[in-house]
Amino acid sequence: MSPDRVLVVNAGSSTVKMSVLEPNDTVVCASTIECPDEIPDGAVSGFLREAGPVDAVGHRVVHGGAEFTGATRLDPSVFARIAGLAPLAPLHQGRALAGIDAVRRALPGVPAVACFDTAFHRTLPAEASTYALPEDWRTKWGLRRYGFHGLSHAYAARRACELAGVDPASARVVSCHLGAGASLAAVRGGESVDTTMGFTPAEGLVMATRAGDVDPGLILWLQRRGVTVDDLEQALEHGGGMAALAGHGGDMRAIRAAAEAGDRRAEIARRIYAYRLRAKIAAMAAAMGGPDVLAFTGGVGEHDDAIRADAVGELAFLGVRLDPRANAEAHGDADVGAPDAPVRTLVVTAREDVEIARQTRSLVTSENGQ
Ligand SMILES: Nc1ncnc2c1ncn2[C@@H]1O[C@H](COP(=O)(O)OP(=O)(O)O)[C@@H](O)[C@H]1O
Ligand SMILES: CC(=O)OP(=O)(O)O
Ligand SMILES: [Mg+2]
Repeated sequence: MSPDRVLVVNAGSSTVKMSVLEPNDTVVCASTIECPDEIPDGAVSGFLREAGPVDAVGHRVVHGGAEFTGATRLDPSVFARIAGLAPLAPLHQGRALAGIDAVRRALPGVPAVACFDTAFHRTLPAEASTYALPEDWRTKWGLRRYGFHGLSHAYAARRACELAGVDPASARVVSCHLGAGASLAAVRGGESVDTTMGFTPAEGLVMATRAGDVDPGLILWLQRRGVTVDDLEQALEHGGGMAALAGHGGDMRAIRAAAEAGDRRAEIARRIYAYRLRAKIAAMAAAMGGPDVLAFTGGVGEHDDAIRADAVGELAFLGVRLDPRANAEAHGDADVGAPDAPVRTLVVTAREDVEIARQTRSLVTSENGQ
């Protein structure tokens, strides 16, 4: 039997989001805990008391490595294998495991499913997934580009096609997930063919506290000068990105307010963010011979019209142009493209919860033999 009420737990780098979804994707109860560090004691059990009974649980797990290419029923062995991947996603994996453990203790008999960010990118072709590193290293350690935010990209690409009235089976979509962590995906016919994150969620765009792409030679240079691995991790993962550039923490709302009040550092930081974004949108477009649809999602993608305008401003050569008014006034799912632009540009509310509930239902239903 298909589970009726699915509890979804999404442990991101800056928030833990919990919700209960009914079969038509109606959210009957939801809570977001802003917690840059540990999940507060009692937060999960408190939510479960309020939410009432559930039939299945779906957890977002950021890194599934080479092994987990689809949603997987959680048991002690799967839990241990996910824990083994923790060094590859230091901001995320431990939090997901803490959430899985807390829910398992509160709901011991309820089937639980791990839904992986990486699984959507299992279709990356070799030219997009391979690092030009010695082959024995690649084989021994599984060094390759995995990509992340797959649950969000899968939903956003599908939803953007629906809103644009194009066939998802053939459309070429550049999906921009811009949250605290940020990545782009090139999605052709519903499959990921390139993405900006790599072996870990540190590659690519400038993010709230992550530097994104830096010259690997620069890292070696710093190491030779005695900068420790811990200090490098701090600079690349926790204290880099907008937090390092703007001087107002990583929250784009505060940075935007500062920039609009005339703060030069904040203004330049936003230009750097938008410039990297623009360049990577063009790279994703190139992976598919051009886009049909451009989708913005995640906290920044949904709400920061100025970043969207700046990023897209120079992309008319790709057929992307915004309608300035629609862009400024966008609220929820919205078409923000110029009516005569060849590429449709959409804002899509991030719904990792819908994708997680969908994958959870499908796995539990098939295990129940229906
Ligand atoms: N109105 C807004 N304008 C600009 N940025 C916003 C706005 N609302 C949220 N954000 C940014 O979105 C980011 C969080 O995105 P979200 O997708 O909710 O988080 P997470 O990546 O943890 O899932 C934060 O950096 C926040 O500053
Ligand atoms: C993978 C990743 O960066 O996730 P988040 O945006 O939730 O931090
Ligand atoms: Mg997120």
